[in-house]
Amino acid sequence: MGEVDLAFIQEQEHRPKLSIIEAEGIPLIDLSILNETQDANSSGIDDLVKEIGSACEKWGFFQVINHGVPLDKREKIFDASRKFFAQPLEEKRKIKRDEVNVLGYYDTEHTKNVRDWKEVFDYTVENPTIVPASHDDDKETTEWYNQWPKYPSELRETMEEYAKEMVKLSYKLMELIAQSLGLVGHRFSGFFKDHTSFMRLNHYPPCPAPHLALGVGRHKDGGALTVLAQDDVGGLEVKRKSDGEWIRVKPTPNAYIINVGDIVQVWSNEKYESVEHRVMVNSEKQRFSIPFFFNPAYDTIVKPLEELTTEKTPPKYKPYQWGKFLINRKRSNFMKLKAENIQIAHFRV
Ligand SMILES: O=C(O)CCC(=O)C(=O)O
Ligand SMILES: [Fe+2]
Repeated sequence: MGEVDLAFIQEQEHRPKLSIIEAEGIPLIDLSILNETQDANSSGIDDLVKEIGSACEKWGFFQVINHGVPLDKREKIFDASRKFFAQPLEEKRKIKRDEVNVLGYYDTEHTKNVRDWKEVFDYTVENPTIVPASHDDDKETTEWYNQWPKYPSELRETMEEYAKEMVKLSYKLMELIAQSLGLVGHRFSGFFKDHTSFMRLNHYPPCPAPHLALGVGRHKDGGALTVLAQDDVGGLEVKRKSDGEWIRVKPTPNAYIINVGDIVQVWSNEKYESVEHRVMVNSEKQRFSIPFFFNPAYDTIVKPLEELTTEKTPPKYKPYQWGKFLINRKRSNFMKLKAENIQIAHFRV
């Protein structure tokens, strides 16, 4: 990624401003109460649930601290990621993702038809992960397998261990989100048996034209929940709901950035929205981030929950099958770039 190819250049209106707004407004939520004994603090839990609900409503984004993920596991995966991406391109391309095997290394991802200034490594938590074989067949399934790099040798175990922590934290967060919607805590858990969640290692190399290109172009996450670890460089920007301004998420040591994805938007019948975000790059510093995308099982039919719809507030979405949505998103990178990605807006009533 030496000089800036035209493929990376954003349209004028989507270019980042170099004057950054770092808002205090994105809530920082302390989860330590979850690690304490249950009965002693039910009022504390109620407050936490309220905090989460209001963050989801106002921002669609929040950060969590005292989340219970061991710091050494986080440090280990960032180390392994640095080592992996520091290798020559030929080495990384040995586990290149392609149309058949959608997991592995990739350095030509496009968001809305503009190339992203980044390289990634994807792996799923369930190995293999079961997904539909095609868009139009309801029965046939296929399996996605992880491709593991040889170097660094500890990478596979480190990543598998870390993924388990992400799953654990995501279940806790989905429970709080369910409660904040007035539902029973385990309301969502059934959807995540045989989940299709995946992890991504992101590397954003220094970019000579940070005012023209983006690390990831503006987008919304298609899954249920995203749990992101970023390093101390910063670059993630969130579109503020109140005025549409792009707001930088300030790196907080050891925190996780949480955002609700499109599926929560549909389940909640738009009480919570999946908010647009993007990543700015930097001319001096490289940046690493590690998102975890918590996704339900492939055969989940996503639709507004009955408890949250009434005659007066009918469902705003038609049901769709998550697995078909997922394979469409994953494959669109290999098809003609002009085709629009599948969006939940296509299912809007
Ligand atoms: O690197 C980041 O901070 C965010 C990346 C992101 O939004 C994504 O991969 O969906
Ligand atoms: Fe994202």
